[in-house]
Amino acid sequence: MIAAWSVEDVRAAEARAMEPLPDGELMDRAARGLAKVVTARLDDIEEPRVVALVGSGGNGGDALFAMARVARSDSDADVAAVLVSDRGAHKKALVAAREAGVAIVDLARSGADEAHDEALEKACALVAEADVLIDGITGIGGSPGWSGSSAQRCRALIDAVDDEAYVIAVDLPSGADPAGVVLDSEGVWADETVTFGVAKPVHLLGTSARCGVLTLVDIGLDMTTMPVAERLDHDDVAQLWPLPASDDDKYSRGVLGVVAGGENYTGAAVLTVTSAVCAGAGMVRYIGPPTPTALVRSAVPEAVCGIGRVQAWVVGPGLDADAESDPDADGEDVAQVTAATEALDSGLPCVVDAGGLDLLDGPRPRAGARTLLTPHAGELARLLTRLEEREVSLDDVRADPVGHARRAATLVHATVLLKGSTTYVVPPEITGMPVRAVAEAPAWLATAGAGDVLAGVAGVLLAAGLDPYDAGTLAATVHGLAGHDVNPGGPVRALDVAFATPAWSPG
Ligand SMILES: NC(=O)C1=CN([C@@H]2O[C@H](COP(=O)(O)OP(=O)(O)OC[C@H]3O[C@@H](n4cnc5c(N)ncnc54)[C@H](O)[C@@H]3O)[C@@H](O)[C@H]2O)[C@@H](O)CC1
Ligand SMILES: [K+]
Repeated sequence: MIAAWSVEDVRAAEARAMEPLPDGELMDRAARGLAKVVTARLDDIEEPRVVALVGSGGNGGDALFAMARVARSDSDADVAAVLVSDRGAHKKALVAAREAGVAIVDLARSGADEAHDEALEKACALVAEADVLIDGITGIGGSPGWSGSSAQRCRALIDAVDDEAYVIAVDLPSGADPAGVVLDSEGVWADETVTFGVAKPVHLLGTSARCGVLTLVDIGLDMTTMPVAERLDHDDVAQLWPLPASDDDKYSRGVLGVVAGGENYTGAAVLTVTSAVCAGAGMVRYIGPPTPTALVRSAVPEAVCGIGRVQAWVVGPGLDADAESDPDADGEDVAQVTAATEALDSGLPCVVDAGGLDLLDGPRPRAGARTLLTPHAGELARLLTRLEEREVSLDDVRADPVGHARRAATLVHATVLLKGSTTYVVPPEITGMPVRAVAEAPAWLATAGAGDVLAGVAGVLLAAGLDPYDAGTLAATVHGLAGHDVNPGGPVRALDVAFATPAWSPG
């Protein structure tokens, strides 16, 4: 498990760590770790050129101290640092860099415009030649995008970076939101990010793609608060996945009821039931109208059709929730919606997906009922619009996915699994538990039916006794990994993902 703490908590932990230490020790630890990563990278490059972009704060200090170490190493590197801020750079670090022979280019505006433009042009040419580019403009003190007097300089310098250069971000990619909330800000996209002490939200949330490979350098921070975000790794999957005991039977392992796929969306029934069977349900019961029932019978002979005792429900994939209020609706469709409503009214654990979300008008009635909502951004916008009785748009949700998921979680007393390129599993605020972020899924997994498969996997885990928080994270993680494995780098179909799930589930 990798955990991330808020910027405030990181700063507090740094202050605690610094107290007994000699001045500058913490930054020295950070710079030492960063220099080690940089020099290791230089091993295979002949006469390597390293250029650091340096801001005025601690992040630039890390970069300069590290460049001093690289210049002194036996790497044979040509090392330069470009100071981007009008406020100069960390004084001691700048002295150390100069003394070690790092070439310093100061872009602080000190005279005529032409002189400044010429200096910037030269700096851009230097940057364009870099084999390794060190981004030390801003760290946790940065705000999203470029701002202030250095904005135009930063923009030009980053534009000049060669596509072949290896970009190492110091602590985090400058311009990215340290809190991981603002997703599409201008700034650096790194191949690798070297962070200090602990990860920050930017490394795990929707900004994670721009961090590249994450490398953690230990500087001796002792965290005393809860993390704000987490990501599972393969070991967590193995550890959390429920395994059958020798005295288990199909009932004790968990029977999952699936109310999905009406006469219109028959595929949702087959996909959800198939994925539940593949993910290791003790038994799956399917409830739906005749056409999808016949398809399920022939495609998934392991499933049982019709109402009976279950330990958890999946309600909603491909469900036509309007059938109950439509006078022309088929009686079988109406009966399916009635079954869906009864499942939601029960106290049993429930995955609520797609059409099932349209049946929610507030918290599930039984207190403590374990509930996992699995909307995509559009479904979440519709749900919030209805529950909050005010317009919430798709763009609103996209601009702050975690915040909106949190609102729905609080309104429905449920954990919300918000599907997307980064999937978020967001428990209600009151739990104080971190947001879980899952970014395993390849973009190819954005395909019809993939959500039905995910709902089936999550349902199996609820039926086996996991809480919605673990069930949702585990399901999304395994779903993403299976989505990759069925055809690495290429298109996938949802049914194949369902069949690939068992390869991942036991760890
Ligand atoms: N405090 C400590 O104990 C340690 C700090 N460390 C480093 O120090 C960093 C934090 O240092 P600071 O608090 O000085 O902050 P930063 O160095 O992250 O950035 C602050 C500077 O960037 C400018 N800035 C902010 N947003 C900008 C934007 N959008 N565009 C252009 N300029 C912008 C600010 O005006 C300010 O001068 C960490 O990320 C880490 O790299 C590490 O050395 C570990 C120890
Ligand atoms: K940085």
